[in-house]
Amino acid sequence: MSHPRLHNHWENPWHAGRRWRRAQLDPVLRDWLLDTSSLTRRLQACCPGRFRVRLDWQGWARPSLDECRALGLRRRQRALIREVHLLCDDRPWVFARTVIPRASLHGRGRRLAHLGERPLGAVLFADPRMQRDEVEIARIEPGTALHAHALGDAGPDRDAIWGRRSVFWLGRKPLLVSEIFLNLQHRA
Ligand SMILES: C=C(O[C@@H]1C=C(C(=O)O)C=C[C@H]1O)C(=O)O
Repeated sequence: MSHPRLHNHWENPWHAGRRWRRAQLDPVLRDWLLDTSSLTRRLQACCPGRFRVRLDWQGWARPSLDECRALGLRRRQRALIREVHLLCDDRPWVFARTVIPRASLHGRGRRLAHLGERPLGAVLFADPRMQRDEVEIARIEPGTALHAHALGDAGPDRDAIWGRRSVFWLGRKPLLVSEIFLNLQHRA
């Protein structure tokens, strides 16, 4: 089955984190969205011993138009895409989609293509060269491709869900990491 590409035409819901006035974000939600430490480590602390990464899909595909823009890729340039759910007690808390340009997989970046169900964060936050651009935030409305894609087999949902994304740099090699929070307490 070919990868269910995100529709390029859906409106880009991502906006710089600083644009979200404090009044617009539930304090619990804001804390999770704007926390720049490792999400893996934070979830592992929330459910010690019962956290795992479920690899849903990985392969070469064309990113969405706004993902290309975020990474400075040409419109039709393919990239390695990794989609996972982060589970606590086998319950999906986060849907994460990472877009890795081919050039970022050269040299030490080669290991990013072979993570399997090891958390990406363990590699990124262990690398002393790692830098992270400003977080963008999105309120993802039901009925959009990203909303359905993130919820996957969790089934349709009427509530908006929230996500964040940022470009990580390992040296001069970027990758775009988007994280959509699925757990009830993350909904505003
Ligand atoms: C970037 C991190 O890695 C996490 C793990 C991911 C994976 O294994 O694909 C993707 C995004 C993050 O939720 C992190 O821990 O902060």
